[in-house]
Amino acid sequence: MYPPRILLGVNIDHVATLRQARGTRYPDPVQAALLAEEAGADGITIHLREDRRHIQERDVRLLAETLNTRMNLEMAVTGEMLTLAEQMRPAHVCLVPEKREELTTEGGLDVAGGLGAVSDACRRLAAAGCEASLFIDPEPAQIEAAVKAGAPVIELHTGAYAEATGEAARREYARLCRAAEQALALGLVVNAGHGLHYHNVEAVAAIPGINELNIGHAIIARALFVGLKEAVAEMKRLIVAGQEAGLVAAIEAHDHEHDH
Ligand SMILES: CC(=O)[C@@H](O)[C@H](O)COP(=O)(O)O
Ligand SMILES: NCC(=O)COP(=O)(O)O
Repeated sequence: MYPPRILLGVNIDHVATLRQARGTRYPDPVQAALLAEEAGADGITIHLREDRRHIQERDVRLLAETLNTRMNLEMAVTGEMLTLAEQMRPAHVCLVPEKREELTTEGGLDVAGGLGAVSDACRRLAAAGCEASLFIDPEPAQIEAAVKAGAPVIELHTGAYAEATGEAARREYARLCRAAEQALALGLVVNAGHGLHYHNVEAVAAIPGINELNIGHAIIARALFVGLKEAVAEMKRLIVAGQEAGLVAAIEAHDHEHDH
């Protein structure tokens, strides 16, 4: 029985970064989202930051009314954002840490250190009909805390893996594999994202049990040269190839185990 195809969530934040650079109406993230869906995106991810550096509330409202797939709204664990999610009711909400001075998301959400607030947020999101996901580092304690918080989904922060090279990359990859295995055993749905690109995504797609990959910056950057639809299609092809390689490796390991 083949596992379900890994889903691709396309993060369009940086289409909005280009728009905000001049305060124009173009490029419109809504247009980008619809093109990404035409190219096969299974969902659209947007990060409404407190400082509104890229995605605006207008984008969230219009996307909520126009997407054909589904919205994954990333946001900080604040009253402002939870109230907005309760009003907009996106299918998925991913709770992420946020610091104004950060260039991009740095670490994962400290669920273990903020269990009360995160649990309350998960309760509010569930009551609003939003599936809550927690963006966490691949750490056993954070995974256990995610279960305690009542989140059905986690998104493993792949940033450390994406930034590492050589032996350090191999260590970070092993952390991701162990974290996915632990989370799946605890009944969590396991997504992954941050810093994934055309040269590091296949290995992550090969990790058994990954449900969805959320990828943005690399796709939008590639789109500058090949167009957004082709950039999305290329990423989907790599994810399929990676998942298939992972399946072959698992079958070979199973056969080897039973031959000896
Ligand atoms: C949580 C995460 O890793 C990204 O989805 C997030 O959107 C990064 O923030 P920027 O898009 O502002 O870089
Ligand atoms: N949660 C990860 C995401 O949505 C996209 O992150 P990136 O690919 O822009 O680094």
